Amino acid sequence: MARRPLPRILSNGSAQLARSRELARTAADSATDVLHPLITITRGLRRLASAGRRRWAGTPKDKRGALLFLVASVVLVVALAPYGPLLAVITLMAAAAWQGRDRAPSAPGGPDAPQAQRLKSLYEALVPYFSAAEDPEPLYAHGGDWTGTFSEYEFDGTGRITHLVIRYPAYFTDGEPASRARIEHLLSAKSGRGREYHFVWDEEGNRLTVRVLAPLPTDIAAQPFVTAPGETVLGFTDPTGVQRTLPLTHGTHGEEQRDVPPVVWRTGVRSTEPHLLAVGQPGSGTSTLLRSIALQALHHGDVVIVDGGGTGEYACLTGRDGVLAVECGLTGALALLEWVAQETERRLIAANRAHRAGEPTPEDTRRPLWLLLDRPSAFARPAAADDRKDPRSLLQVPLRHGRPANVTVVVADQLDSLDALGEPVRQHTRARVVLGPATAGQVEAVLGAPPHTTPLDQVPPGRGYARLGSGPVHRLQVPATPDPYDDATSDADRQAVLDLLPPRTTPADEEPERLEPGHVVPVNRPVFVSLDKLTTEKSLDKVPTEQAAAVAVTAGAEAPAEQGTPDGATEEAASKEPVPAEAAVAESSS
Ligand SMILES: Nc1ncnc2c1ncn2[C@@H]1O[C@H](COP(=O)(O)OP(=O)(O)OP(=O)(O)O)[C@@H](O)[C@H]1O
Repeated sequence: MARRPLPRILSNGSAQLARSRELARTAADSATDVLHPLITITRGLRRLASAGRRRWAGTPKDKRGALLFLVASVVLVVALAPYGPLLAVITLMAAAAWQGRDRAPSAPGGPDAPQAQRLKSLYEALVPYFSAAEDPEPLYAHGGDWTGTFSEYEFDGTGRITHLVIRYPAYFTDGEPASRARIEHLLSAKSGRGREYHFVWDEEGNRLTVRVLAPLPTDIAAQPFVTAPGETVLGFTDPTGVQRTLPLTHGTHGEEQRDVPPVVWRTGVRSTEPHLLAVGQPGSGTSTLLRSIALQALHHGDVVIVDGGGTGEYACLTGRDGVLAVECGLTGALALLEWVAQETERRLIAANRAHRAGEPTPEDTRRPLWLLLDRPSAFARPAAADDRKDPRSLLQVPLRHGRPANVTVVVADQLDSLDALGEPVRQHTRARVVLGPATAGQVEAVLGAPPHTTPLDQVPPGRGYARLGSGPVHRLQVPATPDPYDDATSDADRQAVLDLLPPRTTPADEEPERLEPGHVVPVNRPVFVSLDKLTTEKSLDKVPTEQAAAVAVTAGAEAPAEQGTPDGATEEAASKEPVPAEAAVAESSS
């Protein structure tokens, strides 16, 4: 079949088309130039009109009459004044021209000389890490051009870098933690120490984003947090890390309101991280975290406290409604841990019976029970010296079976005692917190993942990192919840904690001395124990008689852990092995 020739316009029309397009573009450009003032004034008039509409809509209905009257009076005065209308039109056009001007921000200029010098020296410092002898076109070379490697940069008022995006060669081993750590250390040192840097490695795009983080607020005091039952606020973090915020008051007198992103830990039967471990250097704030957790737990549950430090830091909780016991002696601690193990089993058995009978879970197994242990490792040596039961072995049952029984265990200890805590604690505490100064390696050893920020040399108390299960690592600041009986506590903080304490329910002769201004609570004071509550109110029918005796004996003043008070009755109870939960449940079902 013969081919028909293409129409002329399609065969040689492309050059003509391009010419016509060029002509049209030039005409449009010229027209835009000529009409530019008109376009500006029209845009300004539109903006003025919409501002007027907004103003009218924003005026309350009862004031609209007065506004209308004012506008009408102005129009009348202008109309009657000599040259008034002319002047009014000129003024309106001038206002419209001003309003309609192009407000696009001018393109940012490059860095000034000191900033450029900073970027240059940073580039030079990176050369040994981001270059290779075999690279024919190195991105980084001594005396090279830094503009191709730093695609974004920002500086603060003092000229220090606050944000930087760095390109690096694809052969850099960015998947290796050691290689990353070297670069992160270098960048934080060269960009200014004393600040926290957040690093995001884009392995696909070979880009590293560095951002300086604002310090977390340290002025948030203990206060009622707006949370659901089963939720505990561990502290506060960066807005980028969590979606949710909590309305909080802060400032010296709680005069300011602010929404702050919290780190919320969920406990209870559906929790995937039913128990928590908090560690830190001495004085880093782990006891404060435990106090904060206790105050929140008391809203919906009962609390028992074992204080291995024996410094009376929980005396303010003694005898309060819901606080079943505060123990700092070895004997009492053993009896208490044994009771918690028994109570866990009792709850499991009761729940199991109810399930088999097709009944709802009994009420007395649903109320959350919290076991808070501060420095349990301190009991290990005196227990071994006295040939007593190891308190750590008693934690196995509540840690393993606590979740379905609504029993939550929180352990706080020092960083160097991590190994001494025992396998059950390490295995079952999936919520983790590290407070105080710690190296990246120590943080990783506790949390199971490295922090994405550079650890600081100087950290305020209560500052650290938290990780819930296999989630991300969050920066954390624990709310200030000091011991109200400590002389060093400020009046505002003391009052904040006292306001959150439930009322006392122990008899007056068992009450710890009330706080008086200037009163000092002696260190190692005996801690008052309300274990009688356990014997009377809390299901003691399930606790063996020997243990009930032990509990009753320990319901008085107690010597600190290190001293220990051997006692026939308590020793007998303490050495009594709790029935394993599986066996108990199996027995109940037979
Ligand atoms: N989140 C916080 N906000 C403000 N101050 C805090 C915070 N946490 C702790 N502190 C203060 O730091 C000091 C030490 O706190 P805390 O006793 O809780 O530490 P610790 O880790 O338990 O130390 P130790 O084991 O030596 O008792 C206290 O004076 C306390 O008030």
